[in-house]
Amino acid sequence: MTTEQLVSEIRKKKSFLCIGLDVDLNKIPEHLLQEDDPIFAFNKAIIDATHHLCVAYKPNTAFYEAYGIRGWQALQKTIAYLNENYPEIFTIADAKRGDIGNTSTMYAKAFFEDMAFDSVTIAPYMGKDSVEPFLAFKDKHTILLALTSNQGAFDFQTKKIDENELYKEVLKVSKTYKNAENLMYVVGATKAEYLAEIRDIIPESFLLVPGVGAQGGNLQDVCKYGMAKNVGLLINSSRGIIYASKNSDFAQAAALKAKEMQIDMAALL
Ligand SMILES: O=c1ccn([C@@H]2O[C@H](COP(=O)(O)O)[C@@H](O)[C@H]2O)c(=O)[nH]1
Repeated sequence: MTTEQLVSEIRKKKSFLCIGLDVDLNKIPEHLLQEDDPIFAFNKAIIDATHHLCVAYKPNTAFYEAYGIRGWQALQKTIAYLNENYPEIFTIADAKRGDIGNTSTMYAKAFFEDMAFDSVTIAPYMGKDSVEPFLAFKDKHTILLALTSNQGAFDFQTKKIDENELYKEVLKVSKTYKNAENLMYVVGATKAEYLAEIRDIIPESFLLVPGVGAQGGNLQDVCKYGMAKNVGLLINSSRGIIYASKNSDFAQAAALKAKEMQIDMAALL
């Protein structure tokens, strides 16, 4: 999907909501555990109930890898279901990969070709030759971790090297990479006060913003400092939406939570 198509979908739905599909078998309704593939059954119900309220879904691969081959198959079925039934939806594999060049190419093939995700999250730590193999894929997006939502972000990301904080160095240097137009960045909602300076460096780049709800981040603050002319934001909520109820009404409860966020977003556009 191109960035222009994503922006057009945001304007049409008046939503820049990304729903995180972080499926934990201990948290889903018990009746689904009788299904052949409980993870896919849960995702399908959530997607069918919420697709008109969001513009993106973000399965975090950890929640699938934890269940071995069955988890990976559920992830494959989920992305295939999305691509077949809701091609207008932007898909994010939250996998936080990145390695030496030839290995990064294989990761890129796994997520962009085999599973046909629109984007994948990448750790920038190994530098240019670990990121550029992902950027080589046309109309696919590489979402670089810049300033993450967790407390540990202060261990390294905000430390100064020479004059700049490390996360600013990541933003500035990555802009020089080949096919840098395919870059997006992760900035945690819990770091909203950093967004004005981030926008000085990358005025139009899309930001994937996790950390609202359960982690304490706030939608209004993120928009105040982080919204760009092209909106430029995908705000993610995972647990706050998908686990709104553990009963048979779980999908409708998720839709209600998503609707609340969509209404708040529409007011900010
Ligand atoms: O800085 C980051 C990067 C990624 N995440 C991921 O986003 C979701 C957040 O889930 P919630 O339940 O809405 O808190 C999860 O997959 C994280 O691994 C992040 O939180 N922060």
